[in-house]
Amino acid sequence: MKEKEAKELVVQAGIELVHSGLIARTWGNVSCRIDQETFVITPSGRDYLTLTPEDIVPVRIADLGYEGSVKPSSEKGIHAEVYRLFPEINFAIHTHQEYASAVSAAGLDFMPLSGKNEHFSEKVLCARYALPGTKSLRRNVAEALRKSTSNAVILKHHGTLCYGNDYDNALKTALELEKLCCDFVEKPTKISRRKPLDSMQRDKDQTQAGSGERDTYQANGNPFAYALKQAVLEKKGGFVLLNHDPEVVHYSQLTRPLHPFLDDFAQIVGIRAKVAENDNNSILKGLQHGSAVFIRNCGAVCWGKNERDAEAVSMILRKNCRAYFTAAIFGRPKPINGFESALMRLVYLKKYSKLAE
Ligand SMILES: O=C(CO)[C@@H](O)[C@@H](O)COP(=O)(O)O
Repeated sequence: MKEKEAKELVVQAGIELVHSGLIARTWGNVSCRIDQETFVITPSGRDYLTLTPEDIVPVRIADLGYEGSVKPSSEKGIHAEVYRLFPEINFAIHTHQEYASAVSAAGLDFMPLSGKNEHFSEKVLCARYALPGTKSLRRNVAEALRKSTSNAVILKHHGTLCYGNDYDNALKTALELEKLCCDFVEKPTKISRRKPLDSMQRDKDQTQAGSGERDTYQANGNPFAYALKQAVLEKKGGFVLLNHDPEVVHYSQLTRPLHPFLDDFAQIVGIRAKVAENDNNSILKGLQHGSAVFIRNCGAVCWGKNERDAEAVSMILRKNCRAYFTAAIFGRPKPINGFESALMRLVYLKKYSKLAE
């Protein structure tokens, strides 16, 4: 495929993937093969809705080399492995999609499937965990790709890598994987079923307390909630959202802090989300070192420096709760280790989060 055409396709694919809910904001990455030596990929840390073809970076499969000042995705290595191992594959998508992420945290080496089709065999392999963007992650993903008989692998505690001979097949693979994972997770976790990928949209409709023009608090006119919002905004500024998703309310009935079962939780929410008693002081204390705190038996407060950040925190908190309950069902609720979580949080705050600004 000509470079110009490939770049335009990646830009268009990024927009469609955001609208489908498979990818959000700056997470995930999208690539397209040009020939047996080169592919183009989305830049690192950039919002998909702002990209132009000039932002899409040609990268050499053999040594990940690239020209120019735009930094390609930090996950270019796993895309290169797809193109190196599978000459017939021409498009790859890395996502943090919700249900596949829940399966990624379950401690499984593969997700069994009941039927086969053009995208999937009888199982989807799970690549061993390593920090995002690292050579170790690339090595682990290559190990899984070499054994894979489906057009997707799950990255433990992270997300997915889906691929196809063209964009349409790669997209179909990612969408179908999300449905397969939803079916696989929903039955044993017995958490209210929702159509996959619509859940992201629900964040927009959810009760929120925010500064600015929409300062009307819709939580049944609960004066406590309004006072809470004011207290948080006075202390931290920014934007406050209350999350009442079933998974979040379910977790708020427990006592232990929620630790990162997924990379993006460690990066965007923090190294833990505590469960606070239903009073402002406890809640404010819980927000001192992170962007979310559970309110016992009620749900959670999600904070961001603006509305989109608060919504991202809210969505990722729900995703991590689902990952926890999925892991618990499979008897292996083992979060990402504390040092790696702290390192991801540090890198995100100091570096990655600023790329999108
Ligand atoms: O999780 C992360 C961020 O470290 C990556 O897998 C991905 O989602 C985003 O990386 P890029 O923005 O493509 O560099």
